Amino acid sequence: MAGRQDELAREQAVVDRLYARLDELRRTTRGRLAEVRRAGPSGSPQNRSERDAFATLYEDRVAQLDAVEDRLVFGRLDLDDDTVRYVGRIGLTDDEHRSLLTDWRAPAAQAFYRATALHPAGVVRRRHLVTSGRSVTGLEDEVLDLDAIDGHDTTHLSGEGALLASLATRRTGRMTDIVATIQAEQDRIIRSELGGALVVQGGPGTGKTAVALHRAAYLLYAHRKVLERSGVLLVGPSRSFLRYIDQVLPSLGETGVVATTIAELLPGVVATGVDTGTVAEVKGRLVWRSIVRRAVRARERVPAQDVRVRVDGHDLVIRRRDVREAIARARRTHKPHNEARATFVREMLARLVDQYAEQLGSALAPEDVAMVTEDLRSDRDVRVALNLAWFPITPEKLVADLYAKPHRLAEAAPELTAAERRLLRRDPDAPWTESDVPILDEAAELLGEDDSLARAEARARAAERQAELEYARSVLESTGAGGGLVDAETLASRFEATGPRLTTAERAATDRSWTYGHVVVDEAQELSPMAWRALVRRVPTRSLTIVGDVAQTSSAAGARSWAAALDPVLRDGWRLEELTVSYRTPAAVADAAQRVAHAAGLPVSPLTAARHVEDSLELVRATPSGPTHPVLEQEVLDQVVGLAREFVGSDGAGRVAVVAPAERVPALRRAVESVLQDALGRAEGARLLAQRPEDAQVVVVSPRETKGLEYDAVVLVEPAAVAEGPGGFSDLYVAMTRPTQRLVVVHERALPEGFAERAAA
Ligand SMILES: Nc1ncnc2c1ncn2[C@@H]1O[C@H](COP(=O)(O)OP(=O)(O)OP(=O)(O)O)[C@@H](O)[C@H]1O
Repeated sequence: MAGRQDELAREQAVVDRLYARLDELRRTTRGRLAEVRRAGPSGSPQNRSERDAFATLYEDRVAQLDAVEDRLVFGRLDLDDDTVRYVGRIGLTDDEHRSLLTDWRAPAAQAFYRATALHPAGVVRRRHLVTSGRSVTGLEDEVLDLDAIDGHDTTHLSGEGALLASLATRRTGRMTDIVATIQAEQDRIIRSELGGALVVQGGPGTGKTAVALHRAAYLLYAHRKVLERSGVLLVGPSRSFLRYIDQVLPSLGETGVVATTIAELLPGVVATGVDTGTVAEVKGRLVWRSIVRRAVRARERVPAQDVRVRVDGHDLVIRRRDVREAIARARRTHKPHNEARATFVREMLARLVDQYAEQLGSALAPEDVAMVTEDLRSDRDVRVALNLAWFPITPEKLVADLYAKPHRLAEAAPELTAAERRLLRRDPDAPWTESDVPILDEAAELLGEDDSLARAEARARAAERQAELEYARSVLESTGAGGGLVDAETLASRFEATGPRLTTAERAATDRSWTYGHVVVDEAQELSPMAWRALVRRVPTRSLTIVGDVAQTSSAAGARSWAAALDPVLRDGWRLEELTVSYRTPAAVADAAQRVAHAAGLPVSPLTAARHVEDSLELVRATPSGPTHPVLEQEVLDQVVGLAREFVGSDGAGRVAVVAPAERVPALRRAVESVLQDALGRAEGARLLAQRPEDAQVVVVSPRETKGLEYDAVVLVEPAAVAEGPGGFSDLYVAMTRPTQRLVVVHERALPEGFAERAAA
C-alpha cells in the first residue's frame, strides 16, 4: 500500500510541475496580450493592424491554454532505453526547450495508444494517470512484457480500467473527448494519412463520431500548414447533433473547424421545410445533374420568330439566326450561364450595331459605335428580347420555377415519371427543404454569378495580400516573434482584415465556392447522391473522412451500401475501415439489437460490447387497453420516474430518454412533464422542466431525434410501432442502441423478431 502511495505522490509531483508550467505560460501570454492592448489605438494604420494581429494570436493561445486544464496529462510511457515520456493534451517544454509533456498527436505519443505485448514498440510500461482537477487519484499500469504472454495478444482493451471507468460515467448533453483512452483500432484510423477518402463503417457506439473528431484534431496538428489556410469542414446530421459535439474539438485545442449540416450548406439559403421520404428520395437522385443542366439550357433559347425593335428611329431585327450564333459563341466560353451571358449580349449588340450602320449607309466611327451600343443596351425592347433569349436567373428562381411550373419540369425532367413530377409540385414561396439544397447548389454551379466586380476585388485583395505577406515577414524577422507559434502566412492573414478579423472558418462559411482541405462527414449514411455531389465539390483534393453505419440509415434517400453511395462521386478512390467494439451499449442490449437488426435483414456490422452491465435489458409487457393506451402510458411513466430517481443527478449529469414512435411523442411528453413534478417534488420537477433542450436530463423523443446521441437509460415504447414508422427497422436499431446503462422496453404488441429469443432465454 505504501508503495502505491509513494508512486501516487511521485506522479503528483510531476503533474504539479506540468500545471505550474501551464500556469506560467498562461501568465506570460496574458501579460503580452495586456501589453499589446495597453498600447491603445494610436499609431499608424500599419502599427495598429500589427498590434491587432498579435493581440489575436495571444487571445487564441490563451483560449487554447485555458481549454486544456481538465486532464492536462493522462499517460506515461516507460521506454526500454530508460526514458520516461508523459503524454497529454498539448505539448509543453521548459525554458530550455526540453520536452515536459508530449502532445497526444505527436509521433512520439503513438505508442501510448498502439503498443501491445506482442508489438511493444519499445514500451516497457504504459501508465494511465487518473486525475480529478489537479490531483492524481489513480494509476493503472500495463506491463508490456513479452515473457508474460504465450505468443499471441489477448483480446486487448488498452487501459481497461480507465476505459471502463470512462464508459460508466453519467452522461450529460455534451459529448466529451476520449483522448486518454483511444483504443488501438481507433488510433489507426485517427492517424490514417490525409490523402484520399477514408470511410469508417461501424455499428452503433463504436466511437465513429469520437474518432472523426479526434481525426480532425490530429490532421490539423499533423498538416497544420495546409489545413489552417484551407480549413476543415465538418458535416453533421442536425444542429442539435452539432451542439452535442461542439465541446470536443475545443477541448483538444482546436477551434477553427467549420461545422454545418447539408441544410445549411449554402450561404443565404435557409431550409426549414420538410420533405416526405418519397420526395426526398426523388430529389436526392443523381439525375438532377441532367435536370438542372436542361433547366439552365432552357433559359438560352432562340425565339420562335424574328423580333422587331425600334431604336432611335431605326427599325432593327433581332434575327433568329443571329441569336442562334450568339448562343453558340457564348456556350463555347464554357462559363456558367450568368457569366456567359456577357458574351451573348456583346455578340448580339455588335450585330445590331452593324444593322444600324447599314441603315445609315456608312461605317460608324469608334466613338459612335460605343454610343450606339450603349443606346441599344439600355433600350427596353432590346433588353426584353435579349433576356428572353438568354435569361439571367438566380439558382432559387430556377429551381422554384421547376417545382411551381409543371411545363418547365416536364421539359427538363423526362427521366421522372408524371407521378414523381406531381410529387414535386409546390408554391414558389414555399420554404426550401434539406433535399433542395444540393439541387440549388448544382444550379448555382451551372449559373454562376455575374462576378466581374467580385473578380476585380479579388485581384486587388491578392495584390494587397502579397504586400502584407512581405510586411509580415519583415515583422517576424525584426521582432523574432515566431518561436514556432506563428508563421508569416498566419500573421499576414491577421493583418489582412480590416474591421473585425475573419478567420478561415468564418470566410469559408460565408463563401459558397470555398474549397476545403479536408471534409469530415458524420452519420454519412443519410446523405443522398446529390448531397455527396455537393460535398465532394467542396473538396477538390477528395480528402475526406466519412463515418457512418449503413444499418442505421433512416432517410429514404440515404445509403444501404458505401459502394452504391460513393462510387458515383469518388469512383474507386476511397478506402474502408471498420470499427467493431461498442463502447456505449451494454452487452445484453447490444446483442438484442444485433439480433433484431439481423432478423430484419439490415446490413449490420459485427459488434462486440466492451462491457457487461447487470440487468441492462428489461422487457415489460403492458396489458392491451384500447386506443388511448392508458396502461402502456402508465407503465412508461412509472419507468421514467424510477429511472430518473436512479440516474438523474441534481448536478446536471445523468440522462433518461423515452424513445417513442413519432406520433406518440407529443402526448407522452406532456404526461412525462406533469408526472415529474408530482413524483420528484416541486423543486426537482421545476429544475428539470427549466432545462434547455440540449441539456435536458429527461426527454421524450422520436427515434430519429436520438441519432448519434446517447443516454444513461432509455425507455423504448412499442418497438413494433417504431419498426412500422418511416425509418423502419433502422430507426428501431438506432433507438435500441442509445443507452449506456439500461434499456427498458415497454410494449403492448408482440415484440419484433429477435427480442423474443432473449425473452425465451
Ligand atoms: N476509446 C474510447 N474511450 C472512451 N470512450 C469511448 C471510446 N470510444 C468511444 N467511446 C464512447 O462511446 C460512446 C459512443 O461513441 P460515438 O458516439 O462516437 O459512437 P458512434 O459510433 O458514433 O455511434 P452511433 O453509430 O450511435 O452514432 C461515446 O460516449 C464515446 O465517448
